[in-house]
Amino acid sequence: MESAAERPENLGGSLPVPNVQDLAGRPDDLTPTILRRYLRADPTSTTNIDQVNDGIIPVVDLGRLVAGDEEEASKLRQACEEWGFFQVVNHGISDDTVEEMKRDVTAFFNLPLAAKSAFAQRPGWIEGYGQAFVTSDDQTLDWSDIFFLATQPPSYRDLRFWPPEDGQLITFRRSVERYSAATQRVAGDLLAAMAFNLGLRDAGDMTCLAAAQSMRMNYYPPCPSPAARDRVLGVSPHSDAVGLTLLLQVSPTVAGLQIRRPDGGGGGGWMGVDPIAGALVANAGDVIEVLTNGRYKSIEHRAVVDATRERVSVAAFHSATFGSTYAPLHEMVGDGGVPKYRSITVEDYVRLVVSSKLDGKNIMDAMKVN
Ligand SMILES: O=C(O)CCC(=O)C(=O)O
Ligand SMILES: [Fe+2]
Repeated sequence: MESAAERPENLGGSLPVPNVQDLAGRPDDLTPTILRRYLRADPTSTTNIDQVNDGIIPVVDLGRLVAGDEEEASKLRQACEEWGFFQVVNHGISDDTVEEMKRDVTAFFNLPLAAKSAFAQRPGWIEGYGQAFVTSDDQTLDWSDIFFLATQPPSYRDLRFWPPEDGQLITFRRSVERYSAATQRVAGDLLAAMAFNLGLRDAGDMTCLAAAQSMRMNYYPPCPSPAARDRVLGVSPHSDAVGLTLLLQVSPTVAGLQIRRPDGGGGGGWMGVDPIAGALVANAGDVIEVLTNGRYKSIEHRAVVDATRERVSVAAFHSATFGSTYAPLHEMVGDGGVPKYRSITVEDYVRLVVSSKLDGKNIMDAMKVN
């Protein structure tokens, strides 16, 4: 593994858009012209969920996995091969660490707009408070705000975006720091178990994907317009353009995450991933699909907006550090086999992702060798 080089300056950014929490708080000002930017062609309400399959997303016990339990390893293998999504329980992150993270991310979004704006995105990069992946003025926007931070390794942090200890959120930095280190450890453990399942000689070929971490904190207010409620989406369908994602559903009773079964199972509909108390949702990102040459696939997912209640989530994205290269692993391609994806430096990969819309598996399409 190369050293964790600093982030290059020119990786791209997102166009500025209205603050959705602010819009949702001023229903009388929500004109059709403003709302039009958020409306989807098809209804998006949760009645759209394929209820038949609900509740069967695999659950993996990390304690048992790390202890070498074969049954658990085979559950993980099946989850990776057939689902790309699973919930992680017994992950060893203390309740305090999780609760403090939940408390402080909620406190952040509850700050007045002017206070949050001190941490707003700046032109040319996606860190900070705002919205990502807005590449044109006419694209349909997500009904959410995000607060995005580079969290690991510590040298990647830009503390200008981290609410300081002497401000309104005195514990925010400590909570994110602790939660970040804990989720990074979980990601490393899961990637090591995947490497074992894949029969890789060097687990480092997978665990390098836990070397860097960024956090996307998502805020989804309800949409106050009854006419528009059924036509907005919290996050557009996408697969995560990273190695491994660990998602914390902060609001224990407000569901919103939905996945599309890889095989189009259940009629190709969306399936809800309901919050399990204390669990993290794990999913393989596009980079795992590249490294495994398609053996493990990243899965499309989206977030819907609740009709009446706000929802908060925290996605911890794990990737390799700058200075590395993503390419199908030789052991996965096999002698005489054909790599399905091209190789790309982490820098160029990030440039590709940041300049793209969040749109299904578009990054994988761009990575395919034709
Ligand atoms: O909020 C969620 O449940 C999903 C968020 C998500 O997909 C993301 O941040 O990449
Ligand atoms: Fe995602």
